[in-house]
Amino acid sequence: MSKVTVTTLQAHKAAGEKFSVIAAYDATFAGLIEEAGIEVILVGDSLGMVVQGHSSTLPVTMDEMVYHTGCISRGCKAPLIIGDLPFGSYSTLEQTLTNAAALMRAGANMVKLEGGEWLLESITAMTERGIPVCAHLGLTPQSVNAFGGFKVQGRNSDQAAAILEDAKRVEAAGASMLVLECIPSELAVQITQALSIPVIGIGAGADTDAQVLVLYDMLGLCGHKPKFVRNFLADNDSVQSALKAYNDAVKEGTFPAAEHGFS
Ligand SMILES: Nc1nc(=O)c2c([nH]1)NC[C@@H]1CN(c3ccc(C(=O)N[C@@H](CCC(=O)O)C(=O)O)cc3)CN21
Ligand SMILES: CC(C)C(=O)C(=O)O
Ligand SMILES: [Mg+2]
Repeated sequence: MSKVTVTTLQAHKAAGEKFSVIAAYDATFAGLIEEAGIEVILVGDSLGMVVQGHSSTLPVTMDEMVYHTGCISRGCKAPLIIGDLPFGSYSTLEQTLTNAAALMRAGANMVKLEGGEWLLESITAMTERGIPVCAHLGLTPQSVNAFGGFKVQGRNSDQAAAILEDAKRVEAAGASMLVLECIPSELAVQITQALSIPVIGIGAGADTDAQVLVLYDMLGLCGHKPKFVRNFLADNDSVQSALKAYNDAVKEGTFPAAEHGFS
């Protein structure tokens, strides 16, 4: 597989071909994810929970994200690498540009940040400076304290309309991808159809352009299993075959099933 770019993923959306994404944090797994044919690796701030043992993503620092982005970058060649900007690292425009550049120097090909309306200026500024941006809407875990828990978002019609509006605005501001996390499947369909940029879902039903899961969740290693997770190691005899099964299931449209989505 040659290097995956934003253009590659745009073409997948245009052709109606799904692609797959895994959140991972180290070089050895990056190599296995690449070998499975998975297009995108997200260096997620979820590492604060699954690697560091915190109960939210809030304690994760820029230095830690830079370190793990470097680890992923050294472990694979082809996958597009998205680096998460951690909580508090994009509060002002200047800080956002400095921190996004640090993730790019560490090996990211794109940066992701959580939010809509309040980030439009930052999204445009990064895009203008050659930093591709992935936006993230719905259940944005860095706002867990504002939400009062990891709760499905967009269930009432006002909230749903606001998320759809934010999605259109981040695209117009220059975002080249969008993650939708834990929203009703019907809302995800609407947003995916309304946008021309690729939409990656987690707990957002089967009809987004791509799916993402946290590596340790899809290997069944985490104690708490959210509704949107499937353990792909349960019916495979190695990590390698579990990753291939995930990639196949996403591309064939057999994962996620209806039971993994929210209404
Ligand atoms: N291991 C892991 N996997 C993840 O997907 C993940 C992380 N960590 N850390 C950062 C965020 C937190 N995430 C979470 C965590 C829990 C739920 C959860 O338990 N959701 C309930 C839905 C509750 C409702 O109906 O409102 C569920 O039943 O799935 C969802 C997303 C997603 N991200
Ligand atoms: C779950 C995904 C979308 C994420 O942001 C992460 O792994 O940090
Ligand atoms: Mg994240």
